[in-house]
Amino acid sequence: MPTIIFEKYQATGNDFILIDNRQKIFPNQLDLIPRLCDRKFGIGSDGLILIQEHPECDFEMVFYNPDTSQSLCGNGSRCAVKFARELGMIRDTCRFMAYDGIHEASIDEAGIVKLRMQNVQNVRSLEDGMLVDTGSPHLIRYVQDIEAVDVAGRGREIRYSDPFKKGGVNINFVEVQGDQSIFVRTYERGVENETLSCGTGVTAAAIACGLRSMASPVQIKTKGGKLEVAFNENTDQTFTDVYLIGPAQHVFSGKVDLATV
Ligand SMILES: N[C@@H](CCC[C@H](N)C(=O)O)C(=O)O
Repeated sequence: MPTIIFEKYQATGNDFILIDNRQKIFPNQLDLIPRLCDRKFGIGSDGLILIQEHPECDFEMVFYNPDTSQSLCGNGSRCAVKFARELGMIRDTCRFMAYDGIHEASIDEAGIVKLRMQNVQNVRSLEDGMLVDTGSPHLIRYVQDIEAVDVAGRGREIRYSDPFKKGGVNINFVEVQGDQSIFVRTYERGVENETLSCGTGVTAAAIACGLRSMASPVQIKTKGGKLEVAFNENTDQTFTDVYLIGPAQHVFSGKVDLATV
């Protein structure tokens, strides 16, 4: 089993292991993923991303949650764009393939990444929340005092409740703080805990607020920092030109021996 080089990135505190897999160095062995993501026995992260060549795009990002499940990751996508630029695969704009299809992104002079999300069509109102699919499934619950919410406990209860236990769901607790500002805390499936921020989650929260007449762009606070979501709301309650905008930073590089992790 080889020693491989990895990069650690974070985007508003959602942290990821990124691996340049253009030479297919990462073994086809899924059990490595939870071990590498483990915060005590491994490198530690909220997910792992392989960057690969793609025949029609500038690159492909293959995202895994720590439990090896796959989905779109908004914060991870912004990290992938930064890493692809470091690798010389792109300059300041790109098209890349992800779990839910092709995305476009750009990086501005301040290093902020603007990621185009897929159009949002699947919004379902429930008695006690809203289900929004932004490449990953998100349940939106409005709360009054977000600091007081037991996100891990309450989130886990909902995630493993009958309607969701099979496919899983991410749970976003949302406090409206102003005309165009919200605070979001997310319980993430696949991590099975609260993370400091979730890109597809804040996008889903902004869309849900759009349906309650909040104007775009929506400013979002998370435990890990600030994000912005812009969208165009259509008369049929679908959303186009959806963008997730925020920072992504390289934290450190390292080598890991896959035989001992
Ligand atoms: N952290 C992510 C979401 C990753 C996917 C999610 N855990 C799921 O499996 O649905 C983000 O920034 O979007």
